[in-house]
Amino acid sequence: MIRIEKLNQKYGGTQILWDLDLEVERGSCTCIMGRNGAGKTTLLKCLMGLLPTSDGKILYQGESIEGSPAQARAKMGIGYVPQGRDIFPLLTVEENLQIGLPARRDGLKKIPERVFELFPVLKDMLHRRGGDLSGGQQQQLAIGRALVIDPKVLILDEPNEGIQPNIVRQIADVVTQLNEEDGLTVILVEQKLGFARRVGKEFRLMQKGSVVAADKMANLDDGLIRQYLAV
Ligand SMILES: Nc1ncnc2c1ncn2[C@@H]1O[C@H](COP(=O)(O)OP(=O)(O)OP(=O)(O)O)[C@@H](O)[C@H]1O
Repeated sequence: MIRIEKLNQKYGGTQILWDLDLEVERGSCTCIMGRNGAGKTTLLKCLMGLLPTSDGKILYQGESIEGSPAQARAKMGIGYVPQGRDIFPLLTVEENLQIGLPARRDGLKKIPERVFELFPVLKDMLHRRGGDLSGGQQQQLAIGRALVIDPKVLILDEPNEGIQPNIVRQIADVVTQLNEEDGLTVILVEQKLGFARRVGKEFRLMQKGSVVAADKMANLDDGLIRQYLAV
């Protein structure tokens, strides 16, 4: 579904991604892991078109997309939940959700009911300002907003950062449902090993801007954890 070949990215003179290769199959749930600064967020931003790349290829359903802007990628069905959520604090929950509607391919003008089935709290808070929600509710809103575009691929950058444990469990269940029942391909950056093991079916380990290991989650053993994740 997504293939990245020899991707390079630089912030000014500092190179962050180095000849990065990544393959994600349709219907998979892939966890991208690695120590702080390995380049995980940078990779997701490049995939979403929020950062320019120096060279390399990004193929989505066989089509080269590295020159397409982020809005075009959203329209192709790539949904993105950024690190830190980035919801609009002064807009209501409803307005935050409506922002995704123009990116829908089917022209639907109404927030899909599925969003409220997955996150009933958003229906209860529809007219509250985004900024008045708790961190966990804002995270649910950020995921709901990405779902409004009717994505085929859902990209989540550390959805559990700073969130209380009961909401973390709820988010884990929703991500699994989206992957297994709705058939979404999921790409998730996750630092917490427990969550990654619970939700991810595949892993990719990053170090210094490259993918250095890739396998089924069941094969993420102590040796790999010590080598690439332990601090
Ligand atoms: N806007 C920027 N300008 C310059 N350097 C940046 C910028 N954003 C990130 N970097 C650098 O790029 C490197 C990779 O950062 P990135 O956020 O992609 O890593 P990460 O693996 O997601 O880390 P974390 O787990 O801490 O979020 C880091 O060394 C970081 O300091």
